[in-house]
Amino acid sequence: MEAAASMAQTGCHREIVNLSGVSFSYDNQPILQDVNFRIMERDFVGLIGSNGAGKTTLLRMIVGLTRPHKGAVSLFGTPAARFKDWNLIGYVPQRSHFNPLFPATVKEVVLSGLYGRKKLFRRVTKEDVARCEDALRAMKIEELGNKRIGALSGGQQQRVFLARALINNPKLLILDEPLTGIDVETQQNFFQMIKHMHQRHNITFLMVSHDMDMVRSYLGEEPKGRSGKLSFYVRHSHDLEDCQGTDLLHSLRKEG
Ligand SMILES: Nc1ncnc2c1ncn2[C@@H]1O[C@H](COP(=O)(O)OP(=O)(O)OP(=O)(O)O)[C@@H](O)[C@H]1O
Repeated sequence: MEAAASMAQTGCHREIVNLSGVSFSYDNQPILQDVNFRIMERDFVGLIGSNGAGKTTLLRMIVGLTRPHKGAVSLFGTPAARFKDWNLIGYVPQRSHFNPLFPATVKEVVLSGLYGRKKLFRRVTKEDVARCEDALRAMKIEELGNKRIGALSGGQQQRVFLARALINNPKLLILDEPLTGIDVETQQNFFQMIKHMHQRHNITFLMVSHDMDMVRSYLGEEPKGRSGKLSFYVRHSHDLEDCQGTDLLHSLRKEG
């Protein structure tokens, strides 16, 4: 019995990210020095640090866009250089990196999340369309599907990018300052929504934020780890009996 319980626990507590002695410099200017941190399944990690502390650089390292100069990153137990299951990771970069004149509809933006790194222009299947609708429904923006992305408010755009990241049913969602540039009420709704996704669905979060009040309100007063100018605040959500079948899109489909 005890062994079974401990196995179930292990099953729900996979290591999702491991940063071991990670260092990185731009033009000989050290940005990250000897960062050590682990993210476990169903953690919600808030990454806090002053401007230029290296937060985005660290996220880019985790999503495989930048390699550490020293140390190692592993994802789902595999060294990042050999990791292939990128669909397990959803990444929403800072909104300021988005060109508002980009000529695409909401549906096209969300569907582009399926094409992955290979940027293959493949035919959109019925299943792709169903997934897109599920993701839009999860973000409560079904009615915006045919609108041009540039015509939406900041908060609506943020939901579209989250839907784009969700379309592959990721296990880890990485959000870079998702609350920046949207009004306080929309920020609160958005944060409420991702807290719900953390508590009720099997999604692990890594979120960069400058909003200390919001971070502390959910993740507690004290960081679990620090590294240079970076602090990691963590809250774990875990129901032993609820290890499976809690994926957001999956449960939407069951309900539908
Ligand atoms: N491509 C680049 N070439 C040279 N320096 C860079 C490059 N990208 C970032 N930097 C520098 O590296 C440092 C860390 O940048 P990074 O974007 O990771 O910080 P951040 O903590 O995310 O900051 P912010 O809160 O302002 O978004 C900054 O000083 C930045 O100017």
